[in-house]
Amino acid sequence: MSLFIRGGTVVNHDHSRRADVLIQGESILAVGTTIEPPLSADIIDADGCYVMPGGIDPHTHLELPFMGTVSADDFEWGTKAGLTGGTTMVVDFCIPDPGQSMLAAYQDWRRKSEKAAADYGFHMAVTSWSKQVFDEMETVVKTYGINTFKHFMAYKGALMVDDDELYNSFARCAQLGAMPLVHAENGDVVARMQEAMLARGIDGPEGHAFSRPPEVEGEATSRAIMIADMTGAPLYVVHTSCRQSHEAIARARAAGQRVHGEPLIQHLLLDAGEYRSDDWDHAAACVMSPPFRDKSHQDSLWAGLQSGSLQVVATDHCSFTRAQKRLGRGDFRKIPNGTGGLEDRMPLLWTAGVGTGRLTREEFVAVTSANIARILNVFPRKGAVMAGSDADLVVWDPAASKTIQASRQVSRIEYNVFEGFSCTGGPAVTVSRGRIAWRDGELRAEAGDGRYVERPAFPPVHVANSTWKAITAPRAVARDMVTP
Ligand SMILES: NC(=O)NCCC(=O)O
Ligand SMILES: [Zn+2]
Ligand SMILES: [Zn+2]
Repeated sequence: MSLFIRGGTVVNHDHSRRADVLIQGESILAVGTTIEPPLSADIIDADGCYVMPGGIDPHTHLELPFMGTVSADDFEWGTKAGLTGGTTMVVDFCIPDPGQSMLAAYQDWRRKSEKAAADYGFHMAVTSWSKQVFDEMETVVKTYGINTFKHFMAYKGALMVDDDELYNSFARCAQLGAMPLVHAENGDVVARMQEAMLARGIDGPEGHAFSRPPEVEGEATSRAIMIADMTGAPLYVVHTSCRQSHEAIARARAAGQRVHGEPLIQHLLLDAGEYRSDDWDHAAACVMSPPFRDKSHQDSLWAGLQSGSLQVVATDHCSFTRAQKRLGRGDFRKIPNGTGGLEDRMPLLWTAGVGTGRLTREEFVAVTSANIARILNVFPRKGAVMAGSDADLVVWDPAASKTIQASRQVSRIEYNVFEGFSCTGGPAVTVSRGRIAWRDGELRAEAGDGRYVERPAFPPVHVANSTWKAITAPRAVARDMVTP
């Protein structure tokens, strides 16, 4: 089957040009101005539109067992929500219970993800340390095609790992050519702050934000960066939400370290004022970690995207229904942490980024697909509109307008933290591996259309890091031992 996208402007992360796109089967066959489409090709008229790589959301939690419940959007509805908003691939976190085999957790996630409607991959979480974990990490990279390992520095008593475990795991990542990821918050301090808030009688959602100030995130980010440096590993900091964390990443990059930062669309647009709402359900809907910050932090995050010190915009899509959020009535520590965003990330970022001149169109592509495709070692198969790439793309209508309304969303929950936001610019057609997955309001993708994407280890970064480490490694001083 072939598709011919005619008359649009192709936007990649490094350049834009007027060009047609011919898709044959699941791949892009040609991009250019002189292509003759086969007679049998379905034609999509992209006049006045941009043709961009489909979005990649590298941070989702679909059907995640977490905080005594399970996140509401599963792989089918999470990926369908993504396709509706122009996202054609998600990377979800496979999270073993502490002590559980990574291999067993991987099988669980493969089973859950069979119903994905768009392509997907996994990061593997390291939730404890042992000889078994050390050994299994190799299988995860070499057999399962997972080149990223996530570490929670928060969620004490559940998923949190300590510095010794971080050191062991980062060093193992460096050996395997894998990338460590961190959720950077000082979990010990958070636990003490939570007790302090409850002792003051603060048990509502605002207590969640008060107990996780930006300093707690900034310290953990700096610590993870230091440990990555000692072990020779690169580092990717998920949900970078504040100036302190961004500055730690920018400093490390200026010092030559390979460190990446990922703000979420939520932290770019929503602020801590939400927790002051007198509607408990609304404030609880916004409970996620790290929490929304005061507005001053948003300028820092936007500046990071503009200057390149932050590289990726994700969602951390982890949705819970109102009833699930109410598990935390009377004790904010029990409100399941997480918000949605998969359907809205691309239109919101376009509106608030490209629409305001904070981002160019090419930078938009960089931070929604190309950069993460490179970091995850799937570029240019993903993240590019190029001959040979997977035919995952979005025909983007800059004039499309939409007001976000939970009552019309694909996600299974009954509210949306972006309710009422107006977007200008959005997908007219989303193409997922050569098939029209969404077009003009009609979702065509079906459960099971998605494929698992393997991501091989990325030796070039590690060869560079280990070469430099070997050259600069401490050496013993040779001394002549003089016998008295
Ligand atoms: N972010 C959040 O609040 N929930 C999902 C789990 C995590 O990423 O920490
Ligand atoms: Zn997290
Ligand atoms: Zn997350």
